[in-house]
Amino acid sequence: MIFPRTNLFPGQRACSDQMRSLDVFTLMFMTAFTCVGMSMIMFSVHRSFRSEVQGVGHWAWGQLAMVLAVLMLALRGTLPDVLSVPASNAALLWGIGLSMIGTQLFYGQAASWRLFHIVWGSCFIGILWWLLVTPDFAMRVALYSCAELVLHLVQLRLVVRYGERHFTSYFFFALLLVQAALVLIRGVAALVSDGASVDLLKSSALATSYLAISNLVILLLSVAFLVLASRRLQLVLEQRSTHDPLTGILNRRGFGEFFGRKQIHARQGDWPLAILALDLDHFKAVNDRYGHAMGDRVLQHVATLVQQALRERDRVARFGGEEFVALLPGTSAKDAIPVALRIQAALRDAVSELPSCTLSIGIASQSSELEDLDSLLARADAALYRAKAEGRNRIVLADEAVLRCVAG
Ligand SMILES: Nc1nc2c(ncn2[C@@H]2O[C@H](COP(=O)(O)OP(=O)(O)OP(=O)(O)O)[C@@H](O)[C@H]2O)c(=O)[nH]1
Repeated sequence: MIFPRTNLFPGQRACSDQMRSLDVFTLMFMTAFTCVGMSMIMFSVHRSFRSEVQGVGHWAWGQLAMVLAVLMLALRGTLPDVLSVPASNAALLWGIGLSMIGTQLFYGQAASWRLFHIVWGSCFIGILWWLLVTPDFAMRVALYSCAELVLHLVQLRLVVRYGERHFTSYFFFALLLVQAALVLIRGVAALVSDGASVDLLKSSALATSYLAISNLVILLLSVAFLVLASRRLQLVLEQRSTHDPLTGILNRRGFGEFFGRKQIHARQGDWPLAILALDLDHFKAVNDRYGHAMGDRVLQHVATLVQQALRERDRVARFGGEEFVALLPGTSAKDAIPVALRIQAALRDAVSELPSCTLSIGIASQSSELEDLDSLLARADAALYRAKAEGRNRIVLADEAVLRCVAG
């Protein structure tokens, strides 16, 4: 679909390169329509995953504001300049500013509404000044470019600082960089020339290239927003499927995946793998006496303490209820004993207002590098069962060795 430029922009005349100009303006309208569609998808993502992926709603509003800016630009010549020029510039800055706020929220940062209002407000006043009081097109372009550049730079900084090392972030960064470079070139060109070369409604190589590239970038940006949001969702869902929501540590599934990775290392020499099966003693009494909410806090507290007592390469998981399992790569059953003692000591010595608890621990380590998780767990569980039967608050090795807890 081609939009005849003379109808939409009455101020412009057909010229020898009209086909080239028509393509650019067609691209503008196609970009606008596509952005409306993309923002609808973003609104639906925002509604469904508001707490998981923040900022998508602002990105969607930003895209709509940019569409509004394109419409305002299209009405130049129909509406008086005093209306269409400030309105289209303000709408564009609102769009980019809302995108900036969206990006800040997406990366878990506070929204800079103050900066947003200062940038668009001061730019709006400047544009009115150089439109009505001292008409100067070049100054208007330079001022607008400067304002837009600030908003892009804020986003670029955020991506560098908080962006995941992943294709989606590189893609987003590249688009922001192109946008920043474009406005910088246009702003500088406006100052060094008389401004005519950067007038988007006049046919010039610079203006045509600027319009074509910036529309393409805006279109790709809406794709980038959705790609970023879906990548975040993927990570959130992965995290949910492998982690325990109460304590934040691995769940049984996540532990199984971790074990699988470590078993490969074990076969390559980091052998054996040791497992600690840990179970809180008389936890039912804690729930009964202090309530379920307090019981939950105790479980969170224990999970943190156990993780802290382990080495960096070890992991603890919650298998359900008050039962935890820790995996210690490259550790024999004998070497796992001091770790189990350290965990019990950490729990005993912790300064906390929570009710005190003790842990029974069963230890098993691989009898061969081929021994799988189920077999190892079964032996650790059997040892744990014996620790409970022996009177609790004990450490029992799967090979029958029983140690009295230092806590006594
Ligand atoms: N607060 C809280 N309690 C839980 C959760 N999951 C399981 N429980 C409680 O954990 C308690 C487990 O009780 P039991 O299996 O009898 O174990 P215990 O009281 O620790 O006794 P021993 O293990 O034999 O020392 C039950 O009261 C469950 O309701 C949870 O997510 N939060």
